[in-house]
Amino acid sequence: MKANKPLLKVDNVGIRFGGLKAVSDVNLHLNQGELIGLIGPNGAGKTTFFNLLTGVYVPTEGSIELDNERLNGLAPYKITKKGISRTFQNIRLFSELSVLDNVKVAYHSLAKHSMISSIFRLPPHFSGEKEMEEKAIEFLKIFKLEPFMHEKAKNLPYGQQRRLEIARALAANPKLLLLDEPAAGMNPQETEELMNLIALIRERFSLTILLIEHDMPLVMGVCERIYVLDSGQLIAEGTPEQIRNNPKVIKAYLGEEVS
Ligand SMILES: Nc1ncnc2c1ncn2[C@@H]1O[C@H](COP(=O)(O)OP(=O)(O)OP(=O)(O)O)[C@@H](O)[C@H]1O
Repeated sequence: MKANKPLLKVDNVGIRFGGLKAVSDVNLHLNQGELIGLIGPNGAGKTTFFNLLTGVYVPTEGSIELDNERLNGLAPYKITKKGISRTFQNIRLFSELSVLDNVKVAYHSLAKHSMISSIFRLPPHFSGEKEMEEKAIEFLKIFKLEPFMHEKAKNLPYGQQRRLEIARALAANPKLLLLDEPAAGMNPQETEELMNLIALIRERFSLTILLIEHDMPLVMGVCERIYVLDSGQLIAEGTPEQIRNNPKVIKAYLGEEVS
């Protein structure tokens, strides 16, 4: 892991929906290998910010750079290819597809074999397909999902569906992984397992991770730095200890549990 090498540079980014500034003037810098939290009360603009990073929305102001390349205005699939993958607040799996196929779909966006050879099932398709399947199974092993690889995704228990979403995001070989409330709906044991999994994949894949999460013990426990959004604006940035004691943050949460 290369310490202090900038990966993501977000400068003065914002977006307006009609009269509402959902995100305004946000500056956020991530170095390679960091695990950083993004928190804030409901409606603060966290998911909108992920949508800006992934090309779902085009910023109306500011710039976003990954590895010194400007991303503003690129289509979401191009941004995935440049190295940003995400999971969603509400699980978005292909529920009727098998667990294995859900991961293989992600590989298709990166597959080296050509579309033509895939369509006509020429020999390169088969070696490409086989390699893809082997890699997908490798991922499923890491996520302890291999025993269920032929199950339909919709039949997995909730906690495993969440893990599958992360596995699928990782299959696109990202430099930066965006996790949108990965612990939502999980019980304490599943949350604990998730924390360990996040730490493991970060090391194993030399990932940089930006984590939106309402579960404060999780955020405070795993993140090195935390950014806090409120009403679309950054109100604080610092270590978990600094954030826990920041009066602006405490006020924004108006008595919600911060520690
Ligand atoms: N496409 C859109 N059109 C209009 N308003 C939007 C759109 N997307 C988001 N918003 C508004 O932007 C604000 C920020 O919403 P966002 O979902 O980003 O918040 P959040 O911090 O992720 O909230 P939560 O923690 O509840 O998920 C909200 O007021 C929301 O209604």
